[in-house]
Amino acid sequence: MATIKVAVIGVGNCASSLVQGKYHYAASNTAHGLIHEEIGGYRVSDLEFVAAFDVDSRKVGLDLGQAIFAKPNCTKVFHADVPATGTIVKMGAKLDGVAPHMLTAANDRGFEVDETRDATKAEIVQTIKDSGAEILVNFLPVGSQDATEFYMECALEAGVGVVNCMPVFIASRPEWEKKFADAGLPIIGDDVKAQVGATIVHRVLSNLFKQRGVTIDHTYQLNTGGNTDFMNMLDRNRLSSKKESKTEAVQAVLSERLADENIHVGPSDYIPWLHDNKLCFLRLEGNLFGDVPMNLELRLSVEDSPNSAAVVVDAIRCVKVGLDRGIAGALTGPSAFFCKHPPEQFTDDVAAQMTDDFIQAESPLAAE
Ligand SMILES: O=P(O)(O)OC[C@H]1O[C@@H](O)[C@H](O)[C@@H](O)[C@@H]1O
Repeated sequence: MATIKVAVIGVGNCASSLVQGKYHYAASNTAHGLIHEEIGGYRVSDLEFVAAFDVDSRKVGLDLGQAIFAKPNCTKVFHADVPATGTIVKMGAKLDGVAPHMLTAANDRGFEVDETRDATKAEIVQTIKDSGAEILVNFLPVGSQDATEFYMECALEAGVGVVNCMPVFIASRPEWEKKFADAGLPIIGDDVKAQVGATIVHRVLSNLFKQRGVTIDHTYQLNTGGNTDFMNMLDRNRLSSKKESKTEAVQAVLSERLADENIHVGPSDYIPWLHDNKLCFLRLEGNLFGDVPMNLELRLSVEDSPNSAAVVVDAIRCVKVGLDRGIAGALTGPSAFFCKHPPEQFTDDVAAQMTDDFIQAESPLAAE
């Protein structure tokens, strides 16, 4: 049976939903909740998690099947029956992945980190190589610039493809993209655009206004949640690339770019009792026929991590197809469909079509 061997950096809520998803779809006969049931001959149940890194003492040393349910993870458990995977979570490299305020959080909310332990690049590269991983998935917290660059170097050295789920710019930064192209490795990034999340809803509505001739003159997207992602983002210094990624994703589909003072997109508050439930409040103001004003308000409520995993399971399988077909560098269509800050932006309809075209190009497995 063909499998896809995956290494994950960060065993938080997003990794939890991803791992649960493998077992959920292996046990179920439906494709409910999937964007694609099969990609290049691969199903979600074909994912195999062969390596995992974290820095939290409550996870390091545990089997991945247990670590995904350890604190401070708080996402909805939709598939509790995850067996031991045989993959033990290894100590990762801390660098700037741990914001100081995450160490002093009460009620099992933040991180518990053993300051005396850290992993070297050689150890991480060796673990990835020994595991047989083909693809590395980056789930580091927002603001982990140095840690992300460090793990990208590890990926290049170990010779694995990458899905960059978070907003440090790698696939969309030409000098980094070139490193992957030169190494013969595919990459999808940057920053996951959730299945039906704040960004895609904001973009689709903005595109609707454009198609229907309504000029937008003000818009905001306020996001609140109670997971570690939102707690981490209380440190506003960690947010610059996140804000750029989310704002540009919306600006890219407007008929006219808005001045900075007329667009506000970003994380707005941490509300502990929301746990992994993300609430997004959107407002678009514009002028329709006769320059008559109108506005639209929307409230979106989603469990953040399964919303991310739906996209990540597709991105992983597209990177695998890239590896199978010898395609190197950023995968343009899938990056635009799955991510907020791809190397090149397209409307979501176009990006969806490009992704389907990429998938439907002759599959090596189908040809076997
Ligand atoms: O809802 P949006 O704007 O698509 O963003 C969602 C994703 O944004 C990513 O940056 C977060 O790490 C994910 O947890 C989240 O699912």
